[in-house]
Amino acid sequence: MSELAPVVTIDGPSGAGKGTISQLLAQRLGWQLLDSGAIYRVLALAAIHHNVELDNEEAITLLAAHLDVQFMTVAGVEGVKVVLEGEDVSSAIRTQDCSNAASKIAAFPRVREALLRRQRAFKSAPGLVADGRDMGTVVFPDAPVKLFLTASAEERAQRRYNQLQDKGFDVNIDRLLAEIKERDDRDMNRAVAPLVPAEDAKVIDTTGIGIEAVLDIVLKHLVEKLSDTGL
Ligand SMILES: Nc1ncnc2c1ncn2[C@@H]1O[C@H](COP(=O)(O)OP(=O)(O)O)[C@@H](O)[C@H]1O
Ligand SMILES: Nc1ccn([C@@H]2O[C@H](COP(=O)(O)OP(=O)(O)O)[C@@H](O)[C@H]2O)c(=O)n1
Repeated sequence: MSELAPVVTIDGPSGAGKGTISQLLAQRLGWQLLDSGAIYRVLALAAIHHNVELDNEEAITLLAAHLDVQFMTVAGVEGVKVVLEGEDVSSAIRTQDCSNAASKIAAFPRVREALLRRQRAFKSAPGLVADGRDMGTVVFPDAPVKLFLTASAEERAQRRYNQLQDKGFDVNIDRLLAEIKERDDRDMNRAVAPLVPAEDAKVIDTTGIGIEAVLDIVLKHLVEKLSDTGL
C-alpha cells in the first residue's frame, strides 16, 4: 500500500451511518471518497434501463465492464453526484427498488470482479475513505485503518425512513425494515465478499449513539492507528 495514499475502510450494513461518517471524515481530512454502494446501485439502474434481467450474470458483468458513469463531488451538496450515460441519477439510485436490485446483482462473483479495478482506482493522494461492504476484506485488504459500523435493524430502518421521507420519497416503515433484513441476509450470506468485519476492523455499534459521537470515536481510532503505523 502506498504511504502517499492511506485508505480508511468503512464497512457495515444499510443505515449504519457509513455514508454519513465517510463523507464527514473525507471532508475533515481533505481525502477522496469512494461510495462503492453507488457503483452497485448505478449498475442495477443501468441494467433496468437496458432491459437486462437482474438474474443474468453474464449480461450484467458485460454492462459492468462498460459502465459509463461519473462520480462528482459538488460543494455544499450531500453525497456524490452520479451521472450515468450523461443523465444525473443521484436521486434515482436511492429508491428502495434500486437498493434491492443492487443487492441482487452484487451477489454475482463475476460482477464483483468486473468492478474491482474501478473501485481501486479511487485510491489517490492524500488518502481515501472507502465506504461499502467489502472495502476492508477484499477491495483494500492492506488498509491501515478499518472500521465496521453497525446498529440494530430497527434503528437502521428508522434512520432510513426519516432520510427517504426528507427526500420526498413515499415510504412504509414495515416494508423498509423487512427489506433491510432481507438485504442484510443476502449481503451476509453470499458466497463472494460477504458482509463481515475484517479481522483487523474496529467494530462500532452505533445504536443510540449520535453522528457527532460516532465521528469522535472514529477520529480517535484513526489518529491512534495512523500514529501506530507512522503515517
Ligand atoms: N449515529 C447516527 N445516529 C442517528 N442517525 C444517523 C446516524 N448515522 C447516520 N444517521 C442517519 O441515518 C441515515 C442513513 O445513514 P447513512 O450514512 O446513509 O447509512 P449507510 O451509508 O450506512 O447506509 C442518514 O439520514 C443519516 O443522517
Ligand atoms: N462494497 C459494496 C457496496 C455495496 N454492495 C451492495 O450494494 C447494495 C447497496 O449498497 P449501499 O451501500 O448503497 O446501501 P446502503 O448501505 O446505503 O443501504 C448493498 O445492499 C450491497 O448488496 C456490495 O455488495 N458491496
